[in-house]
Amino acid sequence: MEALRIEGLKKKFGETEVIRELSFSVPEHSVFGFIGKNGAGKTTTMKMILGLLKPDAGKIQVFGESVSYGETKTNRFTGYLPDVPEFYSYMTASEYLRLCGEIAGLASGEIRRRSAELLELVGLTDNKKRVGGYSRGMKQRLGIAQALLGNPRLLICDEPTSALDPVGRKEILDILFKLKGRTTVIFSTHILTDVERICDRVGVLSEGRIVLSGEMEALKKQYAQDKVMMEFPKEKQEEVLAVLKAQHLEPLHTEVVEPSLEKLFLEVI
Ligand SMILES: Nc1ncnc2c1ncn2[C@@H]1O[C@H](COP(=O)(O)OP(=O)(O)OP(=O)(O)O)[C@@H](O)[C@H]1O
Repeated sequence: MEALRIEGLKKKFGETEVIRELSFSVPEHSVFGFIGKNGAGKTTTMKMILGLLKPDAGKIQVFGESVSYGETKTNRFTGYLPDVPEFYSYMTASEYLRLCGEIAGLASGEIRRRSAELLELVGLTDNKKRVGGYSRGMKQRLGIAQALLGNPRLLICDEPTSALDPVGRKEILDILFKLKGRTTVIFSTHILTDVERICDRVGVLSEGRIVLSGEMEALKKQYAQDKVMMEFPKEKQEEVLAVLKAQHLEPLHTEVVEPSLEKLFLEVI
């Protein structure tokens, strides 16, 4: 089943056509990376999926039901983490989840059970701090817990990792990865390494259209080159080259690869 289908979506702000002719779909249970540079129209698209912004043209369906602007019927399927989630700073995480659960009309036993599960999922169990003292990463994690409170089939996250350091990003990606197979996840980003880590499908938004989309593995194969990369420790390099030479195997290209700064940072932290 399709979690989301968008067809011929258009949106202008004044004279600026932000979304020109947007069509794509997201199968249920996938983790979909919605990629686009700053200002590409990712948030605008997400707001239209949530019925918070009126499209000029086009059709949006969530689990087969049409989204209408101003109506939140289809949002019963959906959890949403905005790019900058707002909280009451004087509350603790569990107080905040209780409030959200009460507003959503959940029974108090259900709120207690779901909150405990979700705080565990996002690594905030036993955190007695008030949200005002949280780091950005902790706020994003609490935001994910809140978005999942109603057990949505579709979780939409707007740039959940963009403002975080590599450790905070990894924590968020690990949480989203754990949802794989249970909840369909759409997350927008311009950080391609994040997409590579957890997404099985992608859509690249540019000039108001999807310019590349599909399954990650299929795309990689389609654009793959016939190339093999092997890693050896530095002290083994001469040995490896000697073996290759003895076998009359000449590499087309040899390069000493420096570790990425991100890898180094994660290792030392
Ligand atoms: N309410 C609005 N009125 C006028 N212009 C808007 C409005 N909302 C968004 N825009 C413009 O539409 C374009 C797309 O914005 P949007 O926030 O959807 O992009 P984005 O891909 O989410 O970018 P970012 O990564 O910076 O959040 C931008 O040029 C933005 O300035």
